[in-house]
Amino acid sequence: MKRIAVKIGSNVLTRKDGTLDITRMSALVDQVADLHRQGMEIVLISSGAVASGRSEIKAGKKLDPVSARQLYSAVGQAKLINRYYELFREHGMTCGQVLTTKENFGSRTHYLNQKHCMEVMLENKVIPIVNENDTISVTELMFTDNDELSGLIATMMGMDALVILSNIDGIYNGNPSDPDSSVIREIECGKTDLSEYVQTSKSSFGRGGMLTKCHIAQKVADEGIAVIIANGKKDNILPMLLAVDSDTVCTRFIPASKPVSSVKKWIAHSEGFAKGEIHINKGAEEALTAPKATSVLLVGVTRIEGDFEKDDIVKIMNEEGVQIGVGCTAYDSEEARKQIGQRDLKPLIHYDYLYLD
Ligand SMILES: Nc1ncnc2c1ncn2[C@@H]1O[C@H](COP(=O)(O)OP(=O)(O)O)[C@@H](O)[C@H]1O
Ligand SMILES: N[C@@H](CCC(=O)OP(=O)(O)O)C(=O)O
Repeated sequence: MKRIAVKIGSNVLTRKDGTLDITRMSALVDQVADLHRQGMEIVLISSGAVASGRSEIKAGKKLDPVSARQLYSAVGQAKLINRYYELFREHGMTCGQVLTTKENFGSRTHYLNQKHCMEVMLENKVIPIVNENDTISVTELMFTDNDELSGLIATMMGMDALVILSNIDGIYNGNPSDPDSSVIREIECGKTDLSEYVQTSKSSFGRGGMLTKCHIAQKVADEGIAVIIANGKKDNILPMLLAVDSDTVCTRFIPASKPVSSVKKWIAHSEGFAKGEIHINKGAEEALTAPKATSVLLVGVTRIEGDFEKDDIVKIMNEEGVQIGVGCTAYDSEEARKQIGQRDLKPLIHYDYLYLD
């Protein structure tokens, strides 16, 4: 593997009492530095800002959740990146901070700007350390958690693999504390439903939980990137996972072999920015879900909701009102509404700009 993304969860970096686990951090930096020395390009997506800030500050009065997140992350992120900087410097390596928000993935221009920033860092042997900008991203338009962010980064940077490090060995086929449960070692790409195994409980400092990890991992693997969920608290975990014929306990999502264009990958992760809904009839749904590549044509559209511009992201809904995909529209909403039901016009959403769930 040439290029990998490594996501480190809050629980990997914090001790039970909420303080930053410098020993663990240092061990992970050693492993990343070794891989970097061998010529691998690595992007770290590191959580831990809120957790490390929380243990640093004793707020004078009780804080509401938004204020607490802003205050703790402002302090904690500085502490976190400072520590990373010193640890990498001991290896003669430089790391750099990339703070982002979900909105930065909404428009293709912002998306490409971020990509360019990280490409130039990698080109100059700087290790990007990415986190959500928790100080300003407090609205409903924030990432579910850093697992979602790591999926976006892996797709955006054309990674060979995404390694998600948590405080658990992988996805268990039952309650992890039940002695009869064991780690599911491999998950084929496609539609394996993992929700029956995954408990909704979260670890003490985590935000999203295992269900978001599964959802993101499946989506990223479907786009042709290998995903591994493993235990970041285990010594030497990264080289062990990446070794040829590794039998280290973890959950591996087998990547799809079909190539997916970079525009399609961007669209696949852009559902949160949809400006409207395109409702289609049964015939159009059947055509779209058939094996042959098909565009969304106005002849199969029954209704259009919302106001959008040409090139905006829209949801595609079937007759039952269920979302079946997202796409980038070739018409603005006013024009599209006028042409509903018309034949022989350019597609409303071209196949190249369409992602089906
Ligand atoms: N079937 C399962 N297999 C593994 N972990 C599970 C499962 N169901 C729920 N979990 C919980 O998910 C937690 C990891 O998710 P999360 O708290 O988001 O961690 P992180 O901070 O590393 O992102 C585990 O510590 C575990 O308690
Ligand atoms: N941006 C937050 C990350 C929150 C989060 O997603 O945590 P986790 O579920 O442990 O990856 C922080 O640095 O505290």
